[in-house]
Amino acid sequence: MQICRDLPSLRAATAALRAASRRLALVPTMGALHEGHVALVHAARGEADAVAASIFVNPLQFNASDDLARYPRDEEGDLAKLRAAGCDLVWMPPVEAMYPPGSATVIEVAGPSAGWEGDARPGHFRGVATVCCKLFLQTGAEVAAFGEKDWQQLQVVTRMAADLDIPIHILPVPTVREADGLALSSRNRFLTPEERATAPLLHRVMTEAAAAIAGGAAVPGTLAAGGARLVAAGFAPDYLALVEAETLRALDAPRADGPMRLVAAARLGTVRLLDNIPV
Ligand SMILES: Nc1ncnc2c1ncn2[C@@H]1O[C@H](COP(=O)(O)OP(=O)(O)OP(=O)(O)O)[C@@H](O)[C@H]1O
Ligand SMILES: CC(C)(CO)[C@@H](O)C(=O)[O-]
Ligand code: BAL
Repeated sequence: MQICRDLPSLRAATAALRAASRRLALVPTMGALHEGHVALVHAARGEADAVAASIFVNPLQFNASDDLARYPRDEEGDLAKLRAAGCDLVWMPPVEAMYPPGSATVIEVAGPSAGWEGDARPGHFRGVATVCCKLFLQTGAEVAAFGEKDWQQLQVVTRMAADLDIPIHILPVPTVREADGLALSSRNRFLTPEERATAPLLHRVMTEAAAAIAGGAAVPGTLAAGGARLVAAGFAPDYLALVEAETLRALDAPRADGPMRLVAAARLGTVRLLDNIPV
């Protein structure tokens, strides 16, 4: 497994991989890897002949400096996991290599960036879209794997690649969960044991609300009742909403003309949990 920390060596390594093996897949990450990320590597491998992972904690997508400062980092553990997963290449640039002095270009994806995480973290999706566009162009990958756990991010990146005619296939990968339903996330390590015991309620409430809505229950009342259960258990919900799956537009009644998603974010202690499921 080759490790690249500057752009010229990345270009040389990806050119060699593409020449030797035809199709290159990229797995963008911010490190502190867990089984969810490993699932992305396996899914990418299924669609390509070589897999590159990136590890870059992207300052442009953090609007809270304390969130950036405490973002978990574990370079040695990450490299061991990527090696075990069969990754061919790891791109881990320092911040100055990604954003050299004078960098002035950002990418704004208007539609699916609006609302939800876009409201909770102003500028977040501008940072995500900008770094993903750069990662796609830096690697020349033909496939990029993204977790469904970050549903809105997946839609933003898919829209961006289509709008900019970037010749890359965005591969969605289902959310990997703990046995009790909690979606794996790097930030889960900051939950106290009591919070960790409460955390699976988010997924349970969502699953029950989705089943109720699918069974004909009124959407606003079902979501309000779900939110109240979360509050009673100690969560501070940011949102629990039914949306159009691709546009993230809110729905107050089920649509008949396309897929829907239940999306949620809720704080539990100092950790903000994100989840989403199909309806
Ligand atoms: N449980 C999961 N199942 C599938 N994919 C996941 C999961 N968690 C993260 N991913 C995906 O891994 C990629 C990198 O995500 P990232 O490095 O931010 O990890 P993370 O665990 O989501 O961290 P955090 O939630 O703390 O931001 C993204 O495409 C993300 O959707
Ligand atoms: C896609 C990503 C690696 C871009 O920094 C990040 O938003 C993430 O880890 O989901
Ligand atoms: N998983 C999305 C990256 C972030 O939280 O910034």
